Amino acid sequence: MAEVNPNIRNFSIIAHIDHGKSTLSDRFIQYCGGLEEREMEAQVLDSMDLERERGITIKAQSVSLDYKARNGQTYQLNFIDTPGHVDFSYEVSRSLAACDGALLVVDASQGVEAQSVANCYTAIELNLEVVPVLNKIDLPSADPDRVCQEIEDIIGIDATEAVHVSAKTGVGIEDLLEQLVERIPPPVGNPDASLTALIIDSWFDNYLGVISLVRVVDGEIRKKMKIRAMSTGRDFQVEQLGVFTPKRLDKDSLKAGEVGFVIAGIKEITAARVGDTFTDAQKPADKALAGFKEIQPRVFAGIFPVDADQYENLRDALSKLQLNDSALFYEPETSQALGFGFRCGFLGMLHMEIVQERLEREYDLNLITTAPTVIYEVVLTNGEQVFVHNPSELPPLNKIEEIREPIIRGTILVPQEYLGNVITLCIDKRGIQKNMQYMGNQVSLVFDLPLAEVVLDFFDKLKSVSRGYASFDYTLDRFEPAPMVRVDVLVNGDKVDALAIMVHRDFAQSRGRQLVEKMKELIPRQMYEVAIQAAIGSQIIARSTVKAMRKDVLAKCYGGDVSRKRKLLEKQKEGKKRMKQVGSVEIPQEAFLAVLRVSDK
Ligand SMILES: Nc1nc2c(ncn2[C@@H]2O[C@H](COP(=O)(O)OP(=O)(O)OP(=O)(O)O)[C@@H](O)[C@H]2O)c(=O)[nH]1
Repeated sequence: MAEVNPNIRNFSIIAHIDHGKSTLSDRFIQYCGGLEEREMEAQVLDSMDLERERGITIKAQSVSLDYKARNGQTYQLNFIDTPGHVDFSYEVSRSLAACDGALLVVDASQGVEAQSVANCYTAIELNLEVVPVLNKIDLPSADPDRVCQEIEDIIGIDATEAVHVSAKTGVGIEDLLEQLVERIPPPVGNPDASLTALIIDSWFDNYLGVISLVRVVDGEIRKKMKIRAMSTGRDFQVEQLGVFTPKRLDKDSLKAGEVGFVIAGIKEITAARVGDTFTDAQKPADKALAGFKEIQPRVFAGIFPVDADQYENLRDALSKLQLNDSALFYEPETSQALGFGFRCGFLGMLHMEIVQERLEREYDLNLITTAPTVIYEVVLTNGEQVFVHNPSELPPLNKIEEIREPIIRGTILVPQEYLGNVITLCIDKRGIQKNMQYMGNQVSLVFDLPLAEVVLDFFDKLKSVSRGYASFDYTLDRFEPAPMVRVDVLVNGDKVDALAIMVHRDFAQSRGRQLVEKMKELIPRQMYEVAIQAAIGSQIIARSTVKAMRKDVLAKCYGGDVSRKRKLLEKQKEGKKRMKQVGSVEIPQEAFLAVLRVSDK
């Protein structure tokens, strides 16, 4: 049996957000000569504008580099980038499944954080060789000995040989590359067998159609070859293939063990699903490769076009986004207040914000997003069970036997001095403590918390009560009965379905009151008085009033100051863009999301 090229190394970098993964990958690219100095734009792997703006990595991408090692041999390093935010951990495991090893990058001044722990366990479960690396060694606050001890105590892997690097200055990079080549094993596979190639990622290009990033496990994929997507049985002809260096470099074939892109004239975006296997259509493999775990969205919200004419464009944009974002779910939704739109499912709030921004920016859509909700399991009086991910679809109260809400198990790592604050926060959010363990100065806390309380603002609150030091990771655990009620919002007496929210009974009164108060601030004055009410069933629990507009807004400018007048008009125009006429009242986007600002008790 022929062997896979023993000089290939497929690896990922796992790190907590901001520990320097992108900077380190830039340094690798620069060191291995993938780009000329002048081409070295900051953080080349974060390819989307949005990512660069927010400074986070969303899409997994790959780059192939040639590294000439000290032993004189040249190695092909295939580096698969992974995102760092807790919302996107599924993409991390997807990228890891295509690797043989991973660098665990830990900030030598911050130390180990929850996300690194979670991702590291994923890597260990997948049998990857995990190589710890201490980054930011140039910082005066770096404390490598303490952090090495933390890696051993908290994660439980040997860190005595961890290389000390500074991705910023370049110190230690060569030692790290040497260790990588030494410790991470070459891929296994059979170059003589029929082709099997795992689709790690797929995205849509307006000119080329679907582009897939694959790892060839067995056999070889060649130009002009007829390939088959095993889950659908559909055949395509390979038009172009190659690697990113990170510049695109076309090749005639990709062999067992290699990672690269494939373009095969695939037009329908569902035909090359992430996790599927490509095989040789003439000589198909018997079995598809193990794909990836299906990921379930956790947060749902309605997305509606402000302008009804944009409905078809929105559908098209969602279907394109979904291709390289398999966690995005959508189905048509009709709202009395907002018309035709889609109910979309996301991994978390950050994911939701990113999808909305991408839709608006890349597809030029003007959208209204409704308040996010989690999914509830509802047991009906006739014994039937239904899942409800839209408050307005909650069955009538007299038909409900029990509502069950999703509960997560969260792990929080926090320095001792903030422990009290963090426990108080968790209890406020209806959390139940399950475990607490001291590890040096850090404490590892395990809490069960309702997902509904976590998705809204838990992450931000946690950061603020711990001055940024606490880190958090969670998994969905179970559904549990809870006294949830639906709070409806009435505007001038009309129930606005898109404003309804689900709340725990104990908090319904106070949240209802805060909600109508907040809306009063957010809904601009109209020509007449607008009454805003919150109700549970037919019982009104809170009320506020937006006073009628008395004068023309410009009146107070006394006609004199032209630039001020223009500014005011522009501000109005700006505000107008994201308004929706509901009945006789114009409601701005912010009012639909008012619930996000009133989630305190
Ligand atoms: N002093 C110092 N700063 C560094 C070093 N490496 C990275 N940084 C800085 O740390 C910050 C975060 O680095 P990134 O490379 O964007 O971190 P990341 O882990 O890729 O973050 P995400 O892409 O959001 O997951 C940036 O401001 C970097 O300039 C280092 O070795 N020393």
